[in-house]
Amino acid sequence: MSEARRAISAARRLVVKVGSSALTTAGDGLDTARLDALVDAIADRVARDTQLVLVSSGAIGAGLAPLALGSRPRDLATQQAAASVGQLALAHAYAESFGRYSLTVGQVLLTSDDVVRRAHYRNAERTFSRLLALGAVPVVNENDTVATEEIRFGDNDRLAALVAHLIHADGLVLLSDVDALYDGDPRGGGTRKITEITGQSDLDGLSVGKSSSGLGTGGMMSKVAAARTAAAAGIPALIAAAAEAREALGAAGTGTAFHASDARLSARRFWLGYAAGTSGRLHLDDGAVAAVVRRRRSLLAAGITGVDGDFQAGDVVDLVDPAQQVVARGVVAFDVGELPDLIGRSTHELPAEQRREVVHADDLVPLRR
Ligand SMILES: Nc1ncnc2c1ncn2[C@@H]1O[C@H](COP(=O)(O)OP(=O)(O)O)[C@@H](O)[C@H]1O
Ligand SMILES: N[C@@H](CCC(=O)OP(=O)(O)O)C(=O)O
Repeated sequence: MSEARRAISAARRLVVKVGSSALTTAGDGLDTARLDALVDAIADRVARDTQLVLVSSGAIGAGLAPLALGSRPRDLATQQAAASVGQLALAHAYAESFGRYSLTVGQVLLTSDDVVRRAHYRNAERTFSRLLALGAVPVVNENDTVATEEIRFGDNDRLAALVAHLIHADGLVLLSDVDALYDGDPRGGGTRKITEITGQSDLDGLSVGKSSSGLGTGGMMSKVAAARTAAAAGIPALIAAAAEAREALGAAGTGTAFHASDARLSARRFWLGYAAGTSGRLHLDDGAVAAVVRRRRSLLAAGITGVDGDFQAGDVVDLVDPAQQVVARGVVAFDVGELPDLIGRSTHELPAEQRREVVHADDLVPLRR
């Protein structure tokens, strides 16, 4: 058994995320039999002395049937109405289900600011610590009814990874309708199951796609991103089927395990690379990509081929390679309006007051390692 699986099966603090597709069906709404089976596995794990936070999607899915909505609505206002109705049903179902084990649940609805803004972090951390110390099971979802298109997470995989970092979890388990990561969308058939991801090279060449259920949002893509986010924070992750929750939360012998990175990022660098919102993009040539990603150098104006977005000095931006892949994130030292005159030029050609790195190495986190 791999180190990652051992760590998850022995974790004292665990975040478990369950997706909409594992709890709801479009026509019938919330499937309480499946919810109960999940709670059975979680209660078992809690009884084995694990402090566990459950991040549960499904509010929108659970709100469809009571509002006589046939399928997941596309517009935000109807999604919010469905979430408002569905979240109540979801919380009620969890309270009842955990009640069978005399476990108390606490509902925590978060906006992205609560986990993305560093100043708000402490607040959320305190709430979780207190709930866990009191023996309750926090049940988390995004506060969908107030989240606008601009600020919403949209997918709970990322939220779960950030919560795992926030509560200093020892493991993250992402439960879905699919039993593992495959080298292509398994609906197509002929795909191979991947059981261990030890680093970026194991992900190269895989075709990881969007959701298929019509209820989930992020698909496998957002699960892989979340597992990598956790790994960067030193937290191993497991992607498995909700139907196999007992095995995933027991010996962790199922699904796809993502190994934690050896070089655990500091809280500031983790925030910079994985939590902060970005305001624009800097396009890099191949030489600049090699310098910042492999050699960990600062980004100079000479290696930038273009900029977009609306940012000011001090904002966080994405650094993208010629294939449009985000390869790093960093704090930019210039306003967007200043850069067009500087890019592509060597530092010594620049006016004295602008002779500095565009993104300093200390403020830059490579994302593909
Ligand atoms: N490479 C892949 N491996 C596994 N699943 C994939 C892959 N590419 C796309 N998918 C799809 O992603 C879906 C899971 O995502 P999603 O429906 O958003 O789940 P959830 O609601 O649990 O978040 C799977 O049902 C599967 O069809
Ligand atoms: N907050 C939304 C969930 C959004 C979401 O991430 O869904 P999923 O891809 O099923 O995990 C809800 O409760 O419906």
